[in-house]
Amino acid sequence: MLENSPFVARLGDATKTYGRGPGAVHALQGVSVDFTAHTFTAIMGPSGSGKSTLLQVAAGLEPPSSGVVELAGRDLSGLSETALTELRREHVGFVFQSFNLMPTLTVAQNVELPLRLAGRRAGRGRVQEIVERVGLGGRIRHRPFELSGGERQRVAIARALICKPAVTFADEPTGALDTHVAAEVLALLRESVREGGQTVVMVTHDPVAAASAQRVLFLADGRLVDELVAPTAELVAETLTDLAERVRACPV
Ligand SMILES: Nc1ncnc2c1ncn2[C@@H]1O[C@H](COP(=O)(O)OP(=O)(O)OP(=O)(O)O)[C@@H](O)[C@H]1O
Repeated sequence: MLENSPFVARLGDATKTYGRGPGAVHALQGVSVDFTAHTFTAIMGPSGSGKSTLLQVAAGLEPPSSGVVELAGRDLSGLSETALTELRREHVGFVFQSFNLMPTLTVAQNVELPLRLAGRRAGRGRVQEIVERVGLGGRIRHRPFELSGGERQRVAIARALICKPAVTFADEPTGALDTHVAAEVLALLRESVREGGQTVVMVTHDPVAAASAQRVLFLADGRLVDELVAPTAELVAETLTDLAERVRACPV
């Protein structure tokens, strides 16, 4: 146990290889990164650079091929599948581009689902409170097909936050949304860090979305190659262009 670790998630020299032999894909090649409590980090990089893999490994959904992964103060190596599932259920929230809501459940039931799966009930008013926080108080009994894309994503964020996870991993959470709705979803994620004390790690292709974060990490060919603190959309876009030129000039 690493109870006093300031990091809610950490990778130490982590690698991830899919497949074997000449066809093997080295999706992560020695990535070391710390995600400190109450921070919002964006991860960017070209298609296939390993962003989703980094998220999956950091979230304990995929084991690394080598290296160390710590989550919520625990070293994941040697944890049984059951212990890992419990750790994720207790400490990790997920938000995906495709929302992943249960179509037959109402907004309230979707939001409460992670607690029910963990054998817990939401305290009185807790579901209402969190649904209101994401601006859907009037939609609590609606089902996903009755909601817009942005509203569905807000349900997904409420569902990720209800367990007060140590860290929320978001994979392209605004990828399917138009600019205006994406801005609302990003504001919600930022607020969850600033006021809710959450930690968010978000993969995105969008420099504007990345500029919502406090820090942007850039991946190329499975390696962390750059970092921006207090990013602006312009700086993020410039860094991405430089990165593409560097990769073209000197493929890693
Ligand atoms: N389950 C898998 N089996 C085999 N190869 C995989 C698997 N998952 C990912 N890869 C490969 O690993 C590399 C990194 O993939 P990853 O999805 O992490 O990239 P990404 O940066 O998220 O890409 P994108 O922006 O296109 O979503 C790619 O070459 C991909 O084809």
